[in-house]
Amino acid sequence: MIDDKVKVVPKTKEREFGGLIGTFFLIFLLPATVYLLNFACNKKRCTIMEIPKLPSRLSFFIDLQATYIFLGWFFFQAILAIIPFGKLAEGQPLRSGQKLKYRCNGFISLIISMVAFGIAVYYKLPVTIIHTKFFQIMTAATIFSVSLSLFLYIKSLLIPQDKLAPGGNTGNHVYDFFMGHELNPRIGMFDLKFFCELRPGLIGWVILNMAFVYKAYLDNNNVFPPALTMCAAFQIFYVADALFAEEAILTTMDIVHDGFGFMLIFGDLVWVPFIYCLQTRFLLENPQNDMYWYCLAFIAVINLVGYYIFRGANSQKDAYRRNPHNPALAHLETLPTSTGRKLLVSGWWGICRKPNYLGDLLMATAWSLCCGLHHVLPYFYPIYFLILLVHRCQRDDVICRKKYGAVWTRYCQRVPYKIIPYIY
Ligand SMILES: NC(=O)C1=CN([C@@H]2O[C@H](COP(=O)(O)OP(=O)(O)OC[C@H]3O[C@@H](n4cnc5c(N)ncnc54)[C@H](OP(=O)(O)O)[C@@H]3O)[C@@H](O)[C@H]2O)C=CC1
Ligand SMILES: CC(C)=CCC[C@@H](C)[C@H]1CC=C2C3=C(CC[C@@]21C)[C@@]1(C)CC[C@H](O)C(C)(C)[C@@H]1CC3
Repeated sequence: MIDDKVKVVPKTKEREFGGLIGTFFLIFLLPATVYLLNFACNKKRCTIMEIPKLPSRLSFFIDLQATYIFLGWFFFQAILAIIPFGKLAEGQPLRSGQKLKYRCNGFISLIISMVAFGIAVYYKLPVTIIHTKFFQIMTAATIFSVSLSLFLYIKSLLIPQDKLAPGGNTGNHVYDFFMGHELNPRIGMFDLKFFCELRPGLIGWVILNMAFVYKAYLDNNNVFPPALTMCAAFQIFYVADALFAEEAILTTMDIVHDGFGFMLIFGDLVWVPFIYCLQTRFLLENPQNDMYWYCLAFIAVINLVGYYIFRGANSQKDAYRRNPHNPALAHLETLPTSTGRKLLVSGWWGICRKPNYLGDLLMATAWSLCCGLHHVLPYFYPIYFLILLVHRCQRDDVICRKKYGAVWTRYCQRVPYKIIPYIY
């Protein structure tokens, strides 16, 4: 039996992302960045040296058809997510000791979505509308994510204390709205955070890429442009891998620790699909058809090495957390902690403290290299990603130090480098 006082999530004094002022500005800065970057990168030019000209008419952004496309897409994914096929996995224990159940059918949803796109192309449906109405669909997604964030924040003020997220319970409305006040908002079994993290945005990114490749194929006299096709294929593979290993997300910081607020809602539904496709959209608008085959082969090697590290590290930790007695992992050295959990100190997790971030960063770099070396904007993703992951590494360090105390310090002494061995 767990004492009721233990269950209540205490009010925290800790502030991340620059506290109240930082989160207040981020609420405006994140959407502004999505719009500015996408307007800065179009057919005529792709530069950060000029301030992009935004259309002054509001009617340019608000489009009924684009709104229907976004809403149709969101609810199509929601229906796929609730169909009872796929494994029912258990999450990490909550403060109450309870373990939530999650339906893992993301990979099948991806295949159905990709096949549906293929059928639409086969029947000559106007799929390139996704490209034509890119900004309008992005606006519909932005309005939807702001509305969902507001709705969930108001709802979170009415729920029992034990359902709150530890990091988003300061009592300050702006900060808690950004960080997420409720840990796992659900409608019955339907978990909104788990759904949004992997489905509409991530699979949406795949469909945007497929639409760009198809548009380029049509523009290029029915030939697939190599750099764009390769970049899109790498990104689609990245998403397919995430959905194939869907259960592994249940042990990540977002699901276990972070509330579902504006940061994750906007991040999942707008930032991921509309920023992560910047490289492929750049390649559609500015084809790099003069790239030598050996450059593309070199880029493919970087992507493969990155994937090998990323998947190897994530799977090793996930397998160990699922079953510490797994005979396949018996050769790995570990450090016991007072919580009963052990920390891996050899294998991937002995090379540096975040080998998974290193692999992810290599893949991000490979995608940008597909865009050539003449433009800076397609490199936004790896630069932002480096900042995000360094910050995430610091956040996780604070969380683990609290959880594991002196043992975490010993781990840091034993594995001194954070992300890049011998450098950082
Ligand atoms: N594409 C994108 O935009 C993004 C991708 N990512 C990717 O998501 C993946 C997950 O990232 P994230 O959740 O941030 O971090 P991690 O997968 O590294 O998870 C952190 C947790 O892992 C456990 N852990 C840390 N070190 C060890 C160790 N030595 N042995 C055993 N367990 C350890 C700790 O939890 P505990 O001990 O409680 O198990 C820690 O809190 C990464 O591959 C990252 O690159 C992340 C953010 C954005
Ligand atoms: C400041 C800002 C824009 C915050 C939002 C951050 C989010 C975009 C990211 C936080 C963690 C994420 C993860 C993935 C996508 C980006 C976000 C939502 C992820 C689903 C990508 C695919 C990976 O394989 C993954 C499943 C490991 C990963 C999980 C974390």
